[in-house]
Amino acid sequence: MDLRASFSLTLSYISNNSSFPRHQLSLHPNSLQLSRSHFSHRRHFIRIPPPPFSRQNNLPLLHTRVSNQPQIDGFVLEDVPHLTNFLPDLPQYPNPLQKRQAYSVVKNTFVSPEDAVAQTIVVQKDSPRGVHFRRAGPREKVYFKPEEVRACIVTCGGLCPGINTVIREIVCGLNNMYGVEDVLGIEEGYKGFYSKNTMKLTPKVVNDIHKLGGTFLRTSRGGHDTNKIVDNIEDRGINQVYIIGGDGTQKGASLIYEEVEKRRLQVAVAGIPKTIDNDIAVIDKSFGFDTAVEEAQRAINAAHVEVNSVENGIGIVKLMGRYSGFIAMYATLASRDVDCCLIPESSFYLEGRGGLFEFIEQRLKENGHLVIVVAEGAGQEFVAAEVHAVGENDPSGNKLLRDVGPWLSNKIKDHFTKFPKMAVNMKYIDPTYMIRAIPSNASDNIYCTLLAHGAVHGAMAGYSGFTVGPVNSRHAYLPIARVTERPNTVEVKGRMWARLLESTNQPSFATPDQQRVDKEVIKDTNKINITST
Ligand SMILES: Nc1ncnc2c1ncn2[C@@H]1O[C@H](COP(=O)(O)OP(=O)(O)OP(=O)(O)O)[C@@H](O)[C@H]1O
Ligand SMILES: O=P(O)(O)OC[C@H]1O[C@](O)(CO)[C@@H](O)[C@@H]1O
Ligand SMILES: [Mg+2]
Repeated sequence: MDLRASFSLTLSYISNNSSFPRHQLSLHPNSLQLSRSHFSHRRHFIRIPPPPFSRQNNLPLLHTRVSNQPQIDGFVLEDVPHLTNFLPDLPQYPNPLQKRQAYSVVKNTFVSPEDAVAQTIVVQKDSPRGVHFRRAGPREKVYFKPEEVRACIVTCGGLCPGINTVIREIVCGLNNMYGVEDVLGIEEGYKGFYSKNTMKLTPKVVNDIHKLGGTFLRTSRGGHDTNKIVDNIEDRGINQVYIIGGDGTQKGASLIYEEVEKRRLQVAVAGIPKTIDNDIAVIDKSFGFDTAVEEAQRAINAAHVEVNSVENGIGIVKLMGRYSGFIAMYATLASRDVDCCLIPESSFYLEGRGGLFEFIEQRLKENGHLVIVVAEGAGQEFVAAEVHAVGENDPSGNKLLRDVGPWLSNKIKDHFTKFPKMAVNMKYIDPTYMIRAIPSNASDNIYCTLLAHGAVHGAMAGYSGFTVGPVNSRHAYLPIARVTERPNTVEVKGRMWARLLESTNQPSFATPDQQRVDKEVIKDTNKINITST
């Protein structure tokens, strides 16, 4: 029997049998975990009472083992809130999707309540089952009558390819799948809730917007006032809120959910993670990222063509990425024309042995040209020391970065003026806004559609205060805190960065001493991992 079958058997077994002391289930309110030892003394008859926080959750929250099965435990479900947590008498209705002609061909129209998505899929045979998230998708029962739904959509933070596709697919998904006709657009981000009129969104209005870059609803930074926003949600009779934005936006969504819960409103709050930087934790990648990497190729190609046509040509391409260098890393790996990639996660230095100047000199001697890709957040420690910022923070409180691109080109130019025989020909390209202001490509369009539909299914099913996103290629409902607690960054001790280093053959910018210390740290970490599992 495979794991999946054994898992289902285990669950039905649990739900049909005896009692389990509730105190042994005490953990994070939305995550339940039982260790192997909890079960070691009761092999056959274990009944676990439904978790206290949701009647919806007669679901596979728990793990144990069934006799004759290998011991499979350590299963954790990091669950998302449900409206019945604080509105226990909310009526439920059959999902109208089952009557839709398109879905009549589907073998399993509804996601089984037992389906969970594993956060870690590379395991050893003795690994605990680990953290799981609720699988996204339509549920058999919904908690809203379609004719009573009044939904709204808001977009916040910076632009990203695909926002319009997400907007379109929320409107069309609500309408086509559930028959919802009342959808409002909130204009210009969070502050639009209380400072602007709403816009009526119909499938006809949004029909062509996926072909456009930007956001049809406009966006802004700053202006999050939870009370004013929730007052407005109440006043307008909105009962589903779809919030598209990055880490800051999702933190704001979490506050809105908390306030909605405090006021006991039947309002589903669904977050759709967006960021060009791909710095949202847990999810596989953020929408628009592939489109951005593709567009970055054009800038890198241009730099390469330019520097290849002149003597001692140095091309510098600056790409976005405040705290994470994913765009720079993937654009570099995809291109193969890049000689050196600088990202915020990996510090570098200019002068001396193993430094950037020495590397440039070598490449110019060998090839006569080179291309450097630099993420906007790279080398900020140096730039900050020499360049004054205009303002310290943007309206959302994000630190404004100094411009590393011009700083780096000037430093390189200055350095090589000392070597008259090596007069360099600098070509600096800054395509930062160009790569995020374009419409999404085909695969991002499909990804955006899945995200939007996942959010719609989750809200209709009564989940709230959740974010949707792919985890190991399966879409899941994630607690908002899980995607905001820390940013996703490039693992500089990971294989992807090693692949990049191998492809560019750039310096590691680590002195031999540093390398030795790093290796010691890795050895120690391994020791800890081995002894703790
Ligand atoms: N900690 C927070 N609590 C509540 N609201 C927040 C918080 N951080 C940011 N926001 C609000 O979220 C919105 C967007 O935030 P921000 O400008 O940081 O962009 P983001 O969503 O992180 O997207 P990105 O940085 O990828 O462009 C703003 O309206 C801001 O006021
Ligand atoms: O200039 P804006 O619109 O505030 O956005 C710039 C920032 O937004 C991001 O694209 C994130 O959305 C960062 O990479 C960048 O620093
Ligand atoms: Mg952000």
